[in-house]
Amino acid sequence: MSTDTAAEPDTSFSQRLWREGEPTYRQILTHPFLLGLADGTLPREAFRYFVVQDSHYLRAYSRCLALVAGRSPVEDAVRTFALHAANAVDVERELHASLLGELGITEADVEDAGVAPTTLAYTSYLTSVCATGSWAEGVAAVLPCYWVYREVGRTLVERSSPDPLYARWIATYGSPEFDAVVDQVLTVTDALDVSATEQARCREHFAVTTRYEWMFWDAAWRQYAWPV
Ligand SMILES: Cc1ncc(C[n+]2csc(CCO)c2C)c(N)n1
Repeated sequence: MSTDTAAEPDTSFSQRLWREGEPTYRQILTHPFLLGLADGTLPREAFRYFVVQDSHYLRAYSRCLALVAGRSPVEDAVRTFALHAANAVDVERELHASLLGELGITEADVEDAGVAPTTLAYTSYLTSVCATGSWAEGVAAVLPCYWVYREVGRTLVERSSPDPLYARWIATYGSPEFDAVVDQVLTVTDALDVSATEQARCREHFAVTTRYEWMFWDAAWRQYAWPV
């Protein structure tokens, strides 16, 4: 991995990060979970697993955003990430109220299911980077969650889904409102002042969390549970 940034003066930092995740992103678009979501053939059990694990994910993710907010040296970024941390909590409540309700899943079911291996691995990685890495490393680690969902949303919204529940999920991430949210984070990312060494770490975190995004869908597709 090159840490030489001077050779590419016209490439924004976010574009350089995206390059690290792009090979994984291409595989995300063709993952059977997302193909099934778009054509309506995704088994309900896989979607149910996803929504339950996403509830656990969002709890940890909102705390990561609050950490990134609190550690930001830039006031605008404090505001952006603190708002998004609150929104992530609201998204979870909204999920509970609508999707979980329609799937017949209760709060007790979410607790009983517990945190699955991939959810724990992804959220633990995010939490450790946001708590113990530099501020820029935290931003790079949380970014794929936003960016991958925007790109997936944009791609799927053109096809939508014959299943109204899946269509609703797609519409959330394919909306202009969500587009604006992601733009705010990309603006923060492109304003980061990072050394070459720190850039290399950021690129690594971005690559890892993009891979975890793929794994999160894959775990739901395979209903992956603790082996022992
Ligand atoms: C595994 C997983 N990854 C990303 C998202 C999307 N997402 C969750 S919180 C947030 C930002 C603030 O609301 C975004 C974009 C998800 N739901 N689940």
